[in-house]
Amino acid sequence: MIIRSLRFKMVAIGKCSSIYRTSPEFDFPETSSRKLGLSKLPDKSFGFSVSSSEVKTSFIGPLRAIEASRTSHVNGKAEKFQWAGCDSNEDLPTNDCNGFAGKGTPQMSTIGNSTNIVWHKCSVEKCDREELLQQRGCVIWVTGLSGSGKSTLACALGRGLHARGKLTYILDGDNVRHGLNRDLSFRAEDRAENIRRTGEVAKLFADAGVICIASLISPYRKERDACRALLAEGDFIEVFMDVPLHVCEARDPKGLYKLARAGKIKGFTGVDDPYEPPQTSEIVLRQNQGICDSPNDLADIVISYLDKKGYLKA
Ligand SMILES: Nc1ncnc2c1ncn2[C@@H]1O[C@H](COP(=O)(O)OS(=O)(=O)O)[C@@H](OP(=O)(O)O)[C@H]1O
Ligand SMILES: Nc1ncnc2c1ncn2[C@@H]1O[C@H](COP(=O)(O)OP(=O)(O)O)[C@@H](O)[C@H]1O
Repeated sequence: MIIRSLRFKMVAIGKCSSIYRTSPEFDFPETSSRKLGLSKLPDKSFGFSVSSSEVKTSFIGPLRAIEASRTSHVNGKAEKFQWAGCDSNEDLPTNDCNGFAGKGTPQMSTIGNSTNIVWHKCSVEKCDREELLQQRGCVIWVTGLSGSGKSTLACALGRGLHARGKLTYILDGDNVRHGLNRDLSFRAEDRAENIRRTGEVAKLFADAGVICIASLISPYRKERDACRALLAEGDFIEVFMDVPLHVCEARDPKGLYKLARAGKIKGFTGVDDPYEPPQTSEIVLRQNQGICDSPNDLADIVISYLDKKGYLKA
């Protein structure tokens, strides 16, 4: 036996099939995975009934990945990779299967001001996490004027989904500006950066399998659409709180409209700063004959949408 103390946990078979190493102790005397004698593995492994070919297929990927990463540590250079294949179970530095410029040469990218970077792909993927969570990761992007009910809806939605056993996380504009985006003002370029960063973080949450609820004014269509473009088709669900300015202003829970009208806040959205309403939102929530549904009723509309689109199961 050439592997010692290498323990695996099989978590799924099929589209997301993965065997994870659960023990950090391992020993790799030889590098060829063909020397592992995998075809001799029993058909019934770890309590799961699978064919040896299934085991072999999903077993070799992670092992090759471990080999590759070990090579990386030993040699310290990505160019030293001896790996030439590509399948969904590889843990490798690559943009994607086409990201290799040739055998063993990972393609370097320049993204913004980051030069010579290589995407590192892991064998545990979004679909594996979704399988664990029994839901599909996505972003619910709630946009609207200050006072339109974004935060209230986000909380109602978080509660409603939590009660159904779904994992959510809220990125509220006000809250994110307390930390990650504390360096940003309400000037146009800072609002754009606020939206961009929140969109990127929301994308990470969705990739983690979480139902991420982003609630921020996000007044510019171009930036909202750029956030949409970060996600796979259907995974960005825009919810427009279509509440007229006079209603928001009458609510004015923080007294900000009053300050803005008095000229004490400059560049307040809807008063002396623009808001570009969405034109093609997945969901529009508006008053019915001057009456607004309760936050829980509004949340139910969004939850029904998620259910219908299959986001509440893996
Ligand atoms: N000038 C100006 N315009 C609009 N809003 C202002 C402004 N200054 C402070 N606030 C408070 O900041 C909250 C909006 O932050 P966001 O990050 O959602 O705004 S944006 O998306 O960057 O436009 C917003 O919270 P909500 O009322 O929950 O929308 C306000 O409380
Ligand atoms: N569906 C609703 N019906 C009536 N009032 C609401 C509703 N949703 C929110 N509100 C009230 O409107 C005000 C603004 O809500 P909030 O969620 O803080 O808006 P935003 O986050 O868009 O600024 C609050 O006083 C809140 O209680």
